[in-house]
Amino acid sequence: MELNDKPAAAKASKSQVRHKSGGRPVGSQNPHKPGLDARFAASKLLAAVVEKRTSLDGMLDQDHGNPAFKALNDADRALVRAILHSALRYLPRIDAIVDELLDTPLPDGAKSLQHHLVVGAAQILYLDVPDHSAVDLAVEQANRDPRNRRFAKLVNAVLRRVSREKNALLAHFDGVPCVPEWFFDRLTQVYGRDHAEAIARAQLEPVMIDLTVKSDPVGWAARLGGRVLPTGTVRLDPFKGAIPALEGFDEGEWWVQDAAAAIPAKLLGDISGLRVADLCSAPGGKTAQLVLAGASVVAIEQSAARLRRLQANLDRLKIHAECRLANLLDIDDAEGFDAILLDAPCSSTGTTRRHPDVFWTKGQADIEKLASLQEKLLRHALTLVKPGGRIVFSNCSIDPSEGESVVARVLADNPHIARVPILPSNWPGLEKAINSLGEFRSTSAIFDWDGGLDGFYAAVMTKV
Ligand SMILES: C[S@@+](CC[C@H](N)C(=O)[O-])C[C@H]1O[C@@H](n2cnc3c(N)ncnc32)[C@H](O)[C@@H]1O
Repeated sequence: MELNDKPAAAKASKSQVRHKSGGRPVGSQNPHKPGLDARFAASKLLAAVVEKRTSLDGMLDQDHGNPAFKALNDADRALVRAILHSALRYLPRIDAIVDELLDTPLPDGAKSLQHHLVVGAAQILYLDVPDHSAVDLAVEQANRDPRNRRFAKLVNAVLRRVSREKNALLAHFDGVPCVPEWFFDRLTQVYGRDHAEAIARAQLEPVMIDLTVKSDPVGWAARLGGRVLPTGTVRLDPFKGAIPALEGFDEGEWWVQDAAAAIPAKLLGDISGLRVADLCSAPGGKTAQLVLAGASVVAIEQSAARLRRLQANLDRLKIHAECRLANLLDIDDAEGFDAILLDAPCSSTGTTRRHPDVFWTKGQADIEKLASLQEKLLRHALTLVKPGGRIVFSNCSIDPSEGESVVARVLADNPHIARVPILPSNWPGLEKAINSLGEFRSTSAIFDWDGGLDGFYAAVMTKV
């Protein structure tokens, strides 16, 4: 997903929150209350995630995002991102703290008030924002809504207590897992309780920034102050600043791609000179890898907006692929590709460290639906590869029903398709992520590498 993201500051800095000249930043709508629009936007988008299960990525798009977000200036956009990221990352804990401080639960019709409280508390507890400003703006939000006005004093009292008792509250609620119950139960069922707890803990670790570089990883690691992982990814510590401002971005020398997401394309092996289909291709991180590995790539994508983004990403990288707007189910076997990568749509539960909204926008029913879609896509993809050709099936879910089970079912009734086991000896540093069947299976909990990896699944097959 990474190329998709418009990279932004990981955390709002004080300079972004306070306005540099002390005056109104360009684009701000409220000259008398700087930052108020950002808080309203944060509450609104939080409501869309938790009540309507709307994914954050689309709403935070610079050009096509939610109007309340697009109306903000750059500093306020960065602040909204930071607030939402913290609010969603720590939501179970913040909810528990707010509940604790309310004498009686808020009435059913006061959902927006709850969002203002969460947005305020997230800033006080987890962001570098002056507490008084978080409190004042939450009170102002309540005051401006006739339905909430009578609760403005309550908002003031609760958030002032959050501010006063911050350390004690954080310590007291430290044990509340920051993943929803349905997710934790499923992890426990699949991986066992210790592993599930480790994944829940990893959720709160700082998330590194991983780059795939066109060439010279050692040189780029030195220039950008990062390190090279055993798989060739350049890893940077999180920093306060904009990724596009880094050396090499404008020149298209690298792109953001989690180290785990960079594995599937490599599993196709030597593809130099081959005609390769990247069947679910946008935003294009894997397309770029395939082209750089020397293949002639047909990138297929069914969403026009996402295909445009893929094209823009490839343009920045000065990389050429044939980009086709199509449903892969409509592509027929006359095409005969030498190799295929199917990075299928999934629940994205492996990426919750970076995309904590996934917890609140996806559920068990989505996982089941996606698993059956993946099986359909994989069965069709297998018809498009020439005999002797390789297929890699991958996705960023950590639920085996979207990975291991799909492949097992397809192999079971497809005698012309054989598994190609991934050999741990060929992947130094990744041994723990290769299962007994020779499939790649990472979770955020099983890595010794500083900063870990996202959860990912990949299997390699061939047509015999
Ligand atoms: C997980 S994303 C792919 C990420 C991409 N491989 C990368 O590394 O940047 C899945 C993509 O598949 C696309 N997609 C889903 N169903 C499709 C279909 N039937 N045909 C073509 N594309 C599809 C989605 O629009 C989405 O962009």
